[in-house]
Amino acid sequence: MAGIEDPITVIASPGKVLIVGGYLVLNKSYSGLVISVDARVYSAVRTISHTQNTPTSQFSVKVNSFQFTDGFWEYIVKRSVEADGSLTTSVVQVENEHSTKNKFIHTVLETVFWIISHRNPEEINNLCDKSSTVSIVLGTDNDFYSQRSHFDSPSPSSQSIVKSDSQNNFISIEQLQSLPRFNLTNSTIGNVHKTGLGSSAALVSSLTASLLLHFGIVSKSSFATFTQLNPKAKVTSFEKLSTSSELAFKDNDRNIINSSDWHSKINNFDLKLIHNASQFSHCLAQGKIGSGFDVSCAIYGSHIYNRFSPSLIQSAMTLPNSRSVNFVVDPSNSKFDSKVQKVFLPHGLHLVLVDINSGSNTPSMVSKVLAWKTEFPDEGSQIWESISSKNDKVCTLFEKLDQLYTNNPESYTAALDLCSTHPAAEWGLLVGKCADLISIQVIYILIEVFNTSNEIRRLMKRMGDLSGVPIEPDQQTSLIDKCLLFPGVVMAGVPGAGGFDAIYCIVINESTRYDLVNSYIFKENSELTVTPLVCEEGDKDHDGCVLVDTDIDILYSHFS
Ligand SMILES: Nc1ncnc2c1ncn2[C@@H]1O[C@H](COP(=O)(O)OP(=O)(O)O)[C@@H](O)[C@H]1O
Ligand SMILES: C[C@@](O)(CCOP(=O)(O)OP(=O)(O)O)CC(=O)O
Repeated sequence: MAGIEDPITVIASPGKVLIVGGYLVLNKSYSGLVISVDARVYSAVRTISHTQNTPTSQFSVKVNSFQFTDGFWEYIVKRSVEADGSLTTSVVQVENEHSTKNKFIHTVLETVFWIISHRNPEEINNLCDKSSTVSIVLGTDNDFYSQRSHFDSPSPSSQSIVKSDSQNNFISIEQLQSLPRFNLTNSTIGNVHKTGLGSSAALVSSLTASLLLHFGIVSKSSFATFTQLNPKAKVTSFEKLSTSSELAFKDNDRNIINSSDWHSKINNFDLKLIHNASQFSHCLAQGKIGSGFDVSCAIYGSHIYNRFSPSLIQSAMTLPNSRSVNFVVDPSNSKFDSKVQKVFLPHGLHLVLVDINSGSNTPSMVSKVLAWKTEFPDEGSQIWESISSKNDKVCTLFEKLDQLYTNNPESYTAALDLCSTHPAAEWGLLVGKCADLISIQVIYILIEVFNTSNEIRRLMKRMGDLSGVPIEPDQQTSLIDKCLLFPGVVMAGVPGAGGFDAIYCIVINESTRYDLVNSYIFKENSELTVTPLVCEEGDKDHDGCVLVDTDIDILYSHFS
């Protein structure tokens, strides 16, 4: 009989956009600059205990990702005792004729219950004794998936009756915003059209975090708290981390945003445990070791990232068990050596994302680029070194902009306002209109960002041509070039691995964002089907994984 209900725990993790560092970030010596967005995957967990049942040595887990037609999975977690007397678990899917596999969810459950059996075995005993059911509901923000089908041909079961502009098939931000939150996809997970925000990394990270928090392995105070579900929700508290859960700060060679909260957060043991466990589960589930920038972003938000040494995870992936996994994910394991240097988009700059309704196969692009680099090591290294120095320059220029804003917000804002109404090619002429040195410096730095990012694009496209990979396909090039002529656009390019997934723009002021997405560039594009995404860069105070401290009826209504 169902009885005592535990409180519900909800953690949300953001999607990502790698604006600088595609391919290079696979190598530990090169950095990537990843920006998190305010579109998130939410994992809600609650435990239902069956107090009158006879104690058993297992409990069940039910996962409902209700936006998909095949989004339901059930597992049994079995408890056993190792030869050394320690407790361990195994997770077995309960299969029926309709069930599908979800490697990411299954792997997270295995990893997390190994961590719980190691760190708090009593919790596992408790779940078994009460024959508990751990019920999980997943909610994914609409931007992770193309919403075109809801406009093009609304089916009777579709939740939307809004039509796209019949003349050009353009869908506006306002139309997208009119869709219900956590819109049903009317699709299986396998067939859904992804927009490239990194759904699996956000899922793995939020699920790992919510389970570890729900079962008391990590503490609430390690998270920023999100008190409203609606877009533009504001954080009201970021509790200071307890000294016991902090590591000594490491020296970093770059100037990081100087917030002691952020230092604490990056070095916080709880978040490190969540990070390491999520990276491990993500690699194991996808059967390969990527750079991990997406998982890192899903936890820490926007930052400059250097990857961890893959050998550590590689060895534990061969025969994962409680012992090997707990060793790998331990926050004090110095071999888990990825680096996170917190940065944000400079003040007044905003992210615009546009989905290209096509999609690319990242793993095959990666293997071709790496094969080319192995075959032509001299030319490959030369191009990578060149790209890397320009990537680093963009990071440094961002930091300089933020410094100038801190020094003199008025002059900084005046310069941005001036540039926002002119295309970058005219910014040099605006210097004469500046009232002070700070404004002039800001304009020169914006010009440098614009030029440097274009040089990166040129080199990335060349690398694509040399390796036979469409890193920046010609159709994207013409779209990006048009964006770069638009007033107030500072950067534009293909994020991550490139290809036909999406383009990003960094623009000055919210008004440019609005004007650009509603401009002729996207409305009258005949070569590609382009759709803007609603999401923006994550808010500074809560751009990583967040504890959602409010009731979310849409999610709660899907608990079994
Ligand atoms: N909301 C979700 N609910 C359930 N599973 C999900 C969800 N989002 C992602 N996944 C899992 O992640 C897989 C997609 O991973 P992948 O193809 O690597 O895409 P991405 O690049 O978006 O991470 C899905 O097949 C599914 O197993
Ligand atoms: C090539 C890469 O450096 C970046 C790929 O970035 P994307 O953002 O394109 O990733 P997907 O979500 O897998 O499509 C590979 C890596 O870093 O793992």
